Amino acid sequence: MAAITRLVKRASPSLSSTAARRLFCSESSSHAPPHEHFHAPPRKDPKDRNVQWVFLGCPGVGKGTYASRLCNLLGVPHIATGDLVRHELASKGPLSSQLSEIVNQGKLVSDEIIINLLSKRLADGEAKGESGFILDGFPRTINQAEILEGVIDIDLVVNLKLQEEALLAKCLGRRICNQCGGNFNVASIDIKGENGSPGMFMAPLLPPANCMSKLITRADDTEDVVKERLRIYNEMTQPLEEFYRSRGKLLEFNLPGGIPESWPKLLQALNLDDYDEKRSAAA
Ligand SMILES: Nc1ncnc2c1ncn2[C@@H]1O[C@H](COP(=O)(O)OP(=O)(O)O)[C@@H](O)[C@H]1O
Repeated sequence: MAAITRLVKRASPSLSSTAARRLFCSESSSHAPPHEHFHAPPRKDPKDRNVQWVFLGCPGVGKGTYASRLCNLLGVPHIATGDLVRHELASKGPLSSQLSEIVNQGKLVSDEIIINLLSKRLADGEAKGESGFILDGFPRTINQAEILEGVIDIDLVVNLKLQEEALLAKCLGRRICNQCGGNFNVASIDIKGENGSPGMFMAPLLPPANCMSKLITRADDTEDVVKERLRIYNEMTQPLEEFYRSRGKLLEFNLPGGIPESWPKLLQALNLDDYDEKRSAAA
């Protein structure tokens, strides 16, 4: 983390993508030799774990939901580059009109802008004494992954997977409370199992009564834009699975259903189930 902050300070105020790469890559990095197989994280208290994790997964898979739950459990910040972009858009700063055009077409923002936003967020966090993180939505291209690898050792990459049929419906059902910022989903997903593939039911995640009248839909959660985001994910982001698999860092996780079924299984896969039980018992 300190590495990226030092670089930001040197690169400030504006960072071109080539300058960012040059600066990022000038830091000595510890490249682990590629491993054949992923080993589940060791069962130890998260306080003793290095939580520098990445969440991968298609739009609508629930990266934000699970990443933010894990961050609450582990006491590390949830850093979602989509949120950083939306924050920048809402601030009506110099980048916002350029960004809104890109985001509302479902395209990717340039590496230069994204790295700038992420670097500032990491630097602000470091100044506040944060340590560790779960990154959600970054990296999204091989180029971004290589830049990240040059400065930060990522311990674990969780690749969340969900049946494709559910993804579009989940994006279209997404709602945000414009007062408390809570994320909800009004979609009720009921996929019938056929030809050997399992069925799946995901109940809606409804807001409490006081948020009901304040729900908004993201401007990029329309059918055409979601389809374009899914297409871009498959083209630009999916290759990251192999990138991290070959480094022994990828944990594949097929979501078996909604939060009640998936959350305990995800904790098991991360060897965090004991920890969660101890915390709940102490609460
Ligand atoms: N790492 C990134 N690289 C490029 N663009 C990004 C990145 N992260 C977020 N964005 C931009 O912000 C938008 C919203 O991101 P996000 O909330 O992560 O969406 P999704 O629901 O598709 O995963 C993306 O469609 C893209 O325009």
